[in-house]
This record gives sequence, structure tokens and C-alpha cells, in this order.
Amino acid sequence: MSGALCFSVSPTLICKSQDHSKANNKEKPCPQPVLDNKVSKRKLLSSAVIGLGPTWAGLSVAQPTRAEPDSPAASTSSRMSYSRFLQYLDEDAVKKVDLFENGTVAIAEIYNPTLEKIQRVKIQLPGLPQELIRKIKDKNIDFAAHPMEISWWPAIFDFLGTFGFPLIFLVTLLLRTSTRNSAGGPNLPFGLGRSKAKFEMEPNTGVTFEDVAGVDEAKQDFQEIVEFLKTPEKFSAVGAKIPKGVLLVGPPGTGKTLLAKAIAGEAGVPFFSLSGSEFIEMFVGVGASRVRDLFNKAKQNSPCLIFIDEIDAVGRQRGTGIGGGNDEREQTLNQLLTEMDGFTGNTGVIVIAATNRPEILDSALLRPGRFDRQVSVGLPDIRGREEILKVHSNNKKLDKDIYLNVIAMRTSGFSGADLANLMNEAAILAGRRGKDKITMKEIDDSIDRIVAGMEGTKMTDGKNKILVAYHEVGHAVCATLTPGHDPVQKVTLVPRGQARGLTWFIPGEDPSLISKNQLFARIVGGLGGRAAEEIIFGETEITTGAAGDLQQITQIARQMVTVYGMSEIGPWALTDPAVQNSDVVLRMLARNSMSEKLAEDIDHSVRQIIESAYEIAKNHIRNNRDAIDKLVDVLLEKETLSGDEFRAILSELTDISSIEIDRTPIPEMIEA
Ligand SMILES: Nc1ncnc2c1ncn2[C@@H]1O[C@H](COP(=O)(O)OP(=O)(O)OP(=O)(O)O)[C@@H](O)[C@H]1O
Ligand SMILES: [Zn+2]
Repeated sequence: MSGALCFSVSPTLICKSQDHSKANNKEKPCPQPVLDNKVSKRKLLSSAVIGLGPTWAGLSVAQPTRAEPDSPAASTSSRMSYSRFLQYLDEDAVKKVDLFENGTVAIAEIYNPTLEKIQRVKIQLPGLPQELIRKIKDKNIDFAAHPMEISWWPAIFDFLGTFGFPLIFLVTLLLRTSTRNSAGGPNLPFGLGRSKAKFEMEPNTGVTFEDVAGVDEAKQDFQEIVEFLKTPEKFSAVGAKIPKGVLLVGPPGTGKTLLAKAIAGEAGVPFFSLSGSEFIEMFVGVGASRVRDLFNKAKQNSPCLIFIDEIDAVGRQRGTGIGGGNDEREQTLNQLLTEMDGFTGNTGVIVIAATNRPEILDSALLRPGRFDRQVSVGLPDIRGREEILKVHSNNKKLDKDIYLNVIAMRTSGFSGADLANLMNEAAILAGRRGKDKITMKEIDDSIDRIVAGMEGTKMTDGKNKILVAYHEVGHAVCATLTPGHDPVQKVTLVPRGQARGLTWFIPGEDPSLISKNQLFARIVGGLGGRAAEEIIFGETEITTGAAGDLQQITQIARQMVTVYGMSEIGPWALTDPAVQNSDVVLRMLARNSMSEKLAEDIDHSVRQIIESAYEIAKNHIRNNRDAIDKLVDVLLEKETLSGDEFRAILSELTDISSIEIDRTPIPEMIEA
């Protein structure tokens, strides 16, 4: 069994000095590096999605799944043994390596001389061998390690079965990919030789700015482009130079495609679209000619808008792997650059390209005259979420006790696509339950389902169920008794996804700005499950169910030391910003470039944080045994305890006066 715990540590802005308890303490964002959520999220989902298919050249060929291009699930064609992979590495055939899952899985792009094309293969690594890292570095291979998840979903601790850890995220991915598949045409197996990269043309998208909510600034930025597309001649007449290319940057599902469609819709011009990731599976020369076709067609239909989704798949830095400028991707990129340079003056064609990884783009793409403007869309804040929920509840029947602002509060970390999905799921549930309106029950159930997966089969009574109950109550009690922790929303033994039990928390006001105190409290809360197992059942009876918890708390502790400067080592960023969230890189690469003493100091500080948190957690369990026993009894009987029920029992049997536990989890409902 492995367990999981999904904190809502939002990586965007973390400020050590932040103290929410003080009045008038204006929140000042600290200029902290931004972690790449998308990649990290995809990472966790990945391996389970890859299925096996027929074989090619001694490799088993998997069906591609329509996932993000850099997840192990994405268009990965084959599996390869580690020893075989080393051979290819020695033969200089490996072009790019992406490491996932703490360095246990690699996705490599390898040149296949028989087919004369690059293939993506998945390799299960025996841990992360130093030898491999050295080879990759020596050969100067394009290489990236993808971070472990620090989730920005509402926090939950869970107790999962084997392989459960990635599954919570898998569910989310599947929901997302299935939405995409339905919109994105057929899913062809890899290597059938049929090019999927056909551009699409919509004469009229029918989307307007009203359909895109919570991104007012971006809409403002695009107003000028809309005006230009409406009447290009007006601008040409006065000699105005309009940008040709705009880079739209933001995490997945934040409405980039929708926004681009809305620009075309507002201006009433045709919308041409193409996805960068589809070029990767094409034969040499096809990508470039598609780009040429696309631009020719666009020029004939000007004024119009070209939208290139996932431009990073094509637009990564050139010249990093072997093969010089000859591979398919580079040819495609070169063609794109040529086309961008090709239209002189105001041709009435605007190109918008979307990415969530602007930092990996070839700088040539960003030069003046190409994608020289950037517009960002981020995950929506609470107000943005409410606006988006409004858009997606327009055509739905809602019960009168549904308050969109309350839903917005409960969905911290959700993207626009997640919110659209949420409303749709709720409508489906209401239909299935024979209701004529969506009620808060359907909304609650859909949130749970999106975050933690489908409801599973209930556990049978017995020792394991009691153990899970103690584990979850341990999380809830330790979290509640540690100042700075988010309040418990509910504790449940109703299984979801692979989780057998779950403890949910309500994220604080601003989950993107977290203090040292709050991070430490999360470590104590995260260790509460294991602490309960050890204290109640004895040291030899602790289970594998806490594995996920341990992984997450270790990562938080490591980040406190190396990223957020929250240890006695001091306010240093001890990792390369590009790889900061990755344990594997920390251990294997960063160690190479830092002194042995510093590496030891880091380990020491991490250990200190975790050990002191574990002591605190164990003491909470020891000192509150009566309350915990009672809570477990009630939980076993009722299966789910609301935050209020939980706090009522806890406060009866514990001296918790010093702890702020009466925070009302959901503020008074206001008419939405
Ligand atoms: N700001 C928003 N307002 C309203 N709906 C939104 C918004 N953002 C996303 N959605 C909903 O989510 C769906 C998917 O969003 P979209 O494909 O535009 O996101 P994206 O940023 O392009 O994602 P990706 O990077 O994964 O391609 C939209 O069709 C819409 O239903
Ligand atoms: Zn747990």
C-alpha cells in the first residue's frame, strides 16, 4: 500500500514573513520563483496511462494517449530496457531525456535509423544511477527532470491502496484528456504514417469575450488586436505597426484556446488552429510543409487569426541534441520562423501561440517581429472562479441554495477547465439521481470526485478499517492541534479513487502565499496518520499506507530548506530555479555542483524539520488518546464526520483552548 497527501502548497508565491493573523498586514508578494505546476502534475499521472500494443524493433509499442506532450503518457511510443537505452546513449542516438517520478522513469527521444525518425520511448530506470546522469551531462544531451507534485488542489490527506498515489491525479488527467479527445478528433496509433497535423479552420468561432471569464487583463491586452483584425486597413492607413505574433502563456486549462477563439469571434474573422505537439509524430518534411500550407491558407483568408497550441513542442531551443538542425521539429520550427518573417507589412494575419513553458522556447521565436508580445493567464483567483462558474452555470438549472461564491471558495487551485468540468459533472449526477435541479450535494460530490476520484467499494469491518480510521483521525487531530494548519473540512472512510480514507481541509484565504509556520503545520498534519499508527498499534505494526504522506512531507521540508530559505542555512535558493522542485535533481545533480558540506547541511536541516514535526505529532496522539478513541468510534459508525462534528468531539475531550479551532470553515453564505 502507498498513501498520499495532497497539500495545497501553491508554488507561485511563498512569503516567509506573511502572518495572516495580524490585522493590517498587507500581503506583499515576494519575488519567488514560479514552479511549473503543469509538468509536475502530469508527472504523477503518467505511467499508469501507458498501455501496451504491438512491437517494433524489439520494443513494445504503446498506443499514444492524448496527454500533455511532456508527460510520460504523451505520445510515448515504446518501452525500452535500461541496458538497451544505455547502448543507444553510447551510440549518440539519444536526443533528449526527460526524467519523471523521482528519477525512476525516463522518456527519451531516440533516433531510429531504420525509420529515419525520432521515436519517444519509455524506460524504467533502476533508481537514478549516477552513471546515467554523468553520461547525459558528458554528451550534452537535452535533459530535464520533472518535478514531484506539490499540489495546489484543496488539501487532503488520504490513505491509499497500492498504486493509489498517482491515481488521484490520474483521474483528473483522464477527465481532462477525455474532454479534449471529444473535441480533438481521432486518436491514431503511433507510427501508422498518417499525419495528424492538419490545421483546422473555423470560419466563425461563435465565441466572444463574454464566454471567457476571470481574465480581464488578458482581454484588455487583446482589445487592440481585435480592433486591428476588424479593420486592418484603418491601421495600415496611418502606418501603424501591429504585432504579428503574441505568446499566450499560462497553465493548462486556463482558457488560452478559448481566449484565442474569442478574439477571432469578437473580430468576426476565421480561426486557423494547429497543435505543436502533433508535429512530433510526423515524417521529416511534413511538418514544415504543413506550416507553409497553413500560412498560405491564412493569407488567402486575411484578416484572420492563426492559433498554434503547445508551441513548446515545436519551439524548444534548437541545437541541443544530436542530428544538428535536421530533425523534424527543427525543420518545422525553421519554417515557422521563415513564415513569421515572410509577411511584411500588415497582412491582416495575427499568430497567437500558447505555451505553459515559455522558458524553454527557442529565443529566435521571441525576437522582434515574431512572438514579441506576451500575455499571461494564470489560475483564477476566488473572484475569477466565481465568474467562470457563472459562465458555466448559465445553461444549467441550479437549486436556490447553490451559492457560486461558496463553490469558488472550495475550489482553490481549479482551472477554468476544471470548473467547467465540475459544473458538467454535477449536472450529470443530478440527472442520474433523477433530480430536476443541481443541488449542493451534487456540487460537493463532484468536487470530491474531481479531486480524489470516484467513490469506491466500502471497506469491510475489521482491523484494517480500524487502522485506516485511526490514521485519518490522526491526520485530522494533529492538523487541528497545530497552529497555522488549515481547518478540517471532513474526515471520511468512504473510499475514493484508490484512497480508503480521506481527510479534507479547507484551504486558507490565499493558498499561494504560505508562511513557514503553515508549512511546518502541514508537515505535522501529514505525519499525523503515521504517528497514530505507531502510537496506537505499535512500532512494528506501522503500514505502507503512509508512503505518500511521507513523500509529500519530505518534499515540503526539502523545499523549505532549499527553495524558500526557511532553515538555519539561511535565505538562499540552493537549487537551480529550472529544476528546483525536483528531488531527483536535487540529490543527483545539485550535489555535483555544491560542496559536500552544503549537501550534508541540507540533509541535516530537512531531517531536523521532519524529526521535530514527528515528535510533535506523536505527542498530540499520546496526549489526546481519549478524544482520538472517541473520534474513531464515531467515524467507524458514521463513516464521515464533518469538520464541525469533528471539532465538537475534539473540544469536549481535549484542552484545546489555546488553539484557534473555531474558525468558521465556510463564511456566511451570501447571495451569489
Ligand atoms: N477563463 C475561462 N472562462 C470560461 N471557461 C473557461 C475558462 N478557462 C477554461 N474554460 C473552460 O475550459 C475549457 C478548456 O479551456 P481551454 O482549452 O481554453 O484551456 P487552455 O488554456 O487552452 O488549455 P491547454 O493549455 O490545456 O490547452 C474551455 O473550453 C472552457 O469550457
Ligand atoms: Zn495519510
